[in-house]
Amino acid sequence: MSQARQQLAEQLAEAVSQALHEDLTHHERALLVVSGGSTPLPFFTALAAKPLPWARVDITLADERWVDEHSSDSNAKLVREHLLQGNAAAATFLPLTCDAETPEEGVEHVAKQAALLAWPASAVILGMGGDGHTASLFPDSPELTLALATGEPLVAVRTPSQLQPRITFSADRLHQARRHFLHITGEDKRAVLAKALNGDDVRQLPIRAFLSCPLAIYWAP
Ligand SMILES: O=C1O[C@H](COP(=O)(O)O)[C@@H](O)[C@H](O)[C@H]1O
Repeated sequence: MSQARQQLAEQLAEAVSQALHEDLTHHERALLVVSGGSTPLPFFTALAAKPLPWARVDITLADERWVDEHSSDSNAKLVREHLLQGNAAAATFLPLTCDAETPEEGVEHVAKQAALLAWPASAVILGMGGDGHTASLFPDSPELTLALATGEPLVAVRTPSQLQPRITFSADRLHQARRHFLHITGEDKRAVLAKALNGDDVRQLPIRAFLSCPLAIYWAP
């Protein structure tokens, strides 16, 4: 891990911690929506060490692969192993999978569980893939139009470029958050972001759906 990436993760953890503190002075509970993938790991570790009243914090994911929670592809596993540690172990975590065989069968159940969370979220931490996807809003997904337009909270997604079926919060539900952060690293992602900033077609680069949230961009080489 480079020093720049570590520093970035710590700065993001400080900003998110401040946001949660602020909201917890006005509300009984606060909700944090995080992304999976490899980028957030140092951020999770830094955030877990923050002295927040974690018992009043709910955490969920922006999206998930429809896999067993013990799978190395599970975003929930990442959250449990890297964020729900130390002080943050007192937070309440809602995974986005259930016992149903498929996301299409499980989405309604997960939506009912998600409805119990303290919406609107205090913050959404988005990631971004090299194809410009964010959450599980993929450019090649047949469900992209629905996920960008629906007022429903969650959408089951099957994407040719991805091995597993997925579930994702819709753009609408993610937009409703009080604050939006994008956490990305590397020159390749900077180039994708630059391309996204230089055009309008959300279907080509779905991260474009969040560029005017406003979006706080946390990038390091
Ligand atoms: O598939 C996913 O990828 C993106 C980015 O992941 P990274 O490994 O490049 O950090 C992530 O934001 C998303 O939540 C995840 O499901």
